[in-house]
Amino acid sequence: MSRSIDLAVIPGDGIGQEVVTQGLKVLNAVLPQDVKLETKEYDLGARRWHRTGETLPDAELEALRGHDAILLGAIGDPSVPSGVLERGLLLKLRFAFDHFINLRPSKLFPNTATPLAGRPEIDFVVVREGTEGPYTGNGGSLRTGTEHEVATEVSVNTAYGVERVVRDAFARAAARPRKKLTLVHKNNVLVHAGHLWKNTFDKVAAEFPEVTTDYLHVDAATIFFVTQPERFDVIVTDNLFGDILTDLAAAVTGGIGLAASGNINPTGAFPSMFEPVHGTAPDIAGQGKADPTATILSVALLLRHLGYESEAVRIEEAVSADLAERDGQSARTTDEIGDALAVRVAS
Ligand SMILES: NC(=O)C1=CN([C@@H]2O[C@H](COP(=O)(O)OP(=O)(O)OC[C@H]3O[C@@H](n4cnc5c(N)ncnc54)[C@H](O)[C@@H]3O)[C@@H](O)[C@H]2O)C=CC1
Ligand SMILES: CC(C)CC(=O)C(=O)O
Ligand SMILES: [Mg+2]
Repeated sequence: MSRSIDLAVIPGDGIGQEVVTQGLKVLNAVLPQDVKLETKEYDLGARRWHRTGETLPDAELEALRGHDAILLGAIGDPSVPSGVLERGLLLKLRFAFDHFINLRPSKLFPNTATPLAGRPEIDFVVVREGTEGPYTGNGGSLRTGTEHEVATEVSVNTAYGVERVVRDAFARAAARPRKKLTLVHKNNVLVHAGHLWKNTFDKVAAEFPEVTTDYLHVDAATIFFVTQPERFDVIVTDNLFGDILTDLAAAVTGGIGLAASGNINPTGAFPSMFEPVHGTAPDIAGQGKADPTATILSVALLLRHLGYESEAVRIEEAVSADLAERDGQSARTTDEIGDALAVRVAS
């Protein structure tokens, strides 16, 4: 039986284009010959906005809906007012395709620049809620631009939204060897949202007696990410806390250039979208300095999501082997890292 993958590609801005090129290179190299890969690139991001004023027109949203999955580089550029593309394109996609699971694995790879080198193996997954919290745009400002301006950004947490992400996180924890799930929130201060999360967590916990549970306030969690990261197995948290914690997780496990993510709709009703955790890195864009590994590992998550488990593992093993041999003294270019990983997964 012939197999196929119909992939939408949104390179986006800054280093997005550079890292996506390498992701596709590795994807082409790892796929068996009987898998037909079709890609369609979407011109969305800063250039499009400057040209037409559009962020994500309805026709393109509809076209994206028809693909098996989406590979995205990163969105956002200093030449565009902050928030226009992040909200009007990236978050619009996550919300429209109901990407309620934002999956962000963190693993300590060998030979990486980390304050935690030499520590026991670190291997945890953050399950970040992807469609609610303070990212929904529920806010506004009064007396804008005056010294009496008042701005709000309300965090939206629904019982439905919290329960489905918590349930997914319990299922992921139950499927892992350590079977441990930590809820991270701030329910000592954010009592309304925090109690909804904690009560939901406790209710769903009763259905998963094999999973050990734990609760941490987000400020304390940041301490343990640095001092005791091995205590974590699966973490479930809201959209904002998950965003912040996963940059920290990346920094302590080898750098932001290695951190992969998947915006997943587990029901399959919409295409899931895979992207590095990092942004468009305007400070290094166009210089061949971006590490494409995060995007390449995101391709592994994409393949696993589509049922290509052995190909996903091949990419992850290639990254591990590549990092083990990387020479910290002579930094390789974006292209060189992509080439090296393409060769490894093909052999
Ligand atoms: N998913 C997305 O599309 C995201 C977009 N952004 C957007 O990206 C733009 C820049 O955001 P920043 O806050 O500066 O975060 P950033 O993640 O783009 O950069 C933070 C730091 O990490 C470095 N870095 C990032 N990716 C790297 C890579 N692959 N290899 C080596 N170094 C890397 C950058 O050079 C910079 O020093 C903004 O417009 C922001 O809104 C930010 C985060 C996620
Ligand atoms: C740019 C934001 C909308 C997203 C972000 O920082 C993230 O998802 O990590
Ligand atoms: Mg972020």
